[in-house]
Amino acid sequence: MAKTLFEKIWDAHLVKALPDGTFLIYIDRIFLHERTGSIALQSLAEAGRKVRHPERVFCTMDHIVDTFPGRGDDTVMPSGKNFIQATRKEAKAAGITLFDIGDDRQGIAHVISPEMGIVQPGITLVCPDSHTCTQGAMGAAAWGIGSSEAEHAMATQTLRINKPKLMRVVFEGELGAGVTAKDMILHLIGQYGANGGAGYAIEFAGSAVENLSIEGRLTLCNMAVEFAAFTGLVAPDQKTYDYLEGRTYAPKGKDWDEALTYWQSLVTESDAAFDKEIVINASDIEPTVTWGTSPQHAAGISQSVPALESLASDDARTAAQRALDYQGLASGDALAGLKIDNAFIGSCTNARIEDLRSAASILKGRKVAAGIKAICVPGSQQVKAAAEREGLDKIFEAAGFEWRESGCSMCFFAGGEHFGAQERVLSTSNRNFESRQGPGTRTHLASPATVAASAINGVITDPRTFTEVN
Ligand SMILES: CC(C)[C@H](C(=O)O)[C@@H](O)C(=O)O
Ligand code: SF4
Repeated sequence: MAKTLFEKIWDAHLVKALPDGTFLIYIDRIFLHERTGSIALQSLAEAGRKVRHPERVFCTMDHIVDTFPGRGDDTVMPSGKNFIQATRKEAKAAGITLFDIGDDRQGIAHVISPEMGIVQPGITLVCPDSHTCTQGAMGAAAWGIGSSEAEHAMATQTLRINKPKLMRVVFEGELGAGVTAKDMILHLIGQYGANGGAGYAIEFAGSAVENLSIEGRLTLCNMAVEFAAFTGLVAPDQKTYDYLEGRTYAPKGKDWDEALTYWQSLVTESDAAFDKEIVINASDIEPTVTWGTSPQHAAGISQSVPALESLASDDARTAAQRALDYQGLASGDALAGLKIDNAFIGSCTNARIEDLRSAASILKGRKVAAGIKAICVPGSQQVKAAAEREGLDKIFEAAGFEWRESGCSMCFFAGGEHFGAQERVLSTSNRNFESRQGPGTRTHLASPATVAASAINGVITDPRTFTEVN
């Protein structure tokens, strides 16, 4: 029977179909971070169990760490230092690889895993973090798990899971100028709802996906979980191989040749069946911004906050009304022109080198509007170093942005640092939930280009009005 990409990976990792209808799946690589990984490591050690394959387990410090220059173990988060030090101690005892503060490989898990070639086509990779789906962009089956599952995976190198249904989301045609992967995924969730992908492993396909860079595909898959999907993935192609070749953990020599032959077989066969398919015309997508407190509260930048009557259900109308009250907005308010207080470029969604280049192309020679707090947090120390080699840090700083060390930072208020109550933030991150970036903070999600353009004007701005956008 013809198989999809996901089925091929699934079949290659299936250990056993269990009597209760679940499946035991072999796990190739496990990624941890100090927020949830420390708990899994500690609990495993307390149970007297060992990590079965320490060489297949990697850990970073990203969530709690400060991103201020010259940082150490002290953090803005109360008790943050304990998490950091516990992780360091447990990682050492377990013999796993740790990318610690001060290590030039440190960064956000989902940024550094592809960057070092830890995630590869055809593998299974899990991490106790919901945005692990990001890594599916490399042609892997990568998904987020809980801390106790992480323990199970470390002890046994397997996990028991339900088999997801299969969906294909096809973006056909070409994206317009100034429209990015972030706009594609916000558009999808805006059209089909934040629950639209529940229960599915989603393969993103079509010419607009093939034309994306690896960075763009990582952004696309990053928000599969905001669509409630089990995971998202993209078939590997020449861009994937070129990206991986030479990276630290990528196969070398004869192993590379063998791996490549295998990777080339990892495509969905033409007559393979999906349980559901969505087709989107890429040229219909505008730069897209959220207006509410769910990623489904998204609209093209030329649009206004929708009339509540236009929403499909009573629940949707009630949620939208609450969102509007929280955000200090009303139906009919135009998105473009909305005054902002802060601009945040960072997170595992949009803090890779291309994202920083895209923002810098707009910021170059310009300054952010008076009163705007603007922060750029590279997704990894390697991204930061690459950006500095190109002089992007100078562009950001001259424009009035703070230039930080890598970490999750203000994507997630649990790091301790936050924006002010009732302040409007235009953010390249992936979650606009109530108080996500600080108590009472009003978050709007957008692409790096849109955030940069808006920071300059001090109001939500269509990046296409800046001619540099390509
Ligand atoms: C802290 C962590 C478990 C959480 C996640 O799972 O995604 C965080 O990364 C987030 O983005 O909300
Ligand atoms: S950057 Fe944000 S979304 Fe990504 S892992 Fe960190 S907290 Fe989660």
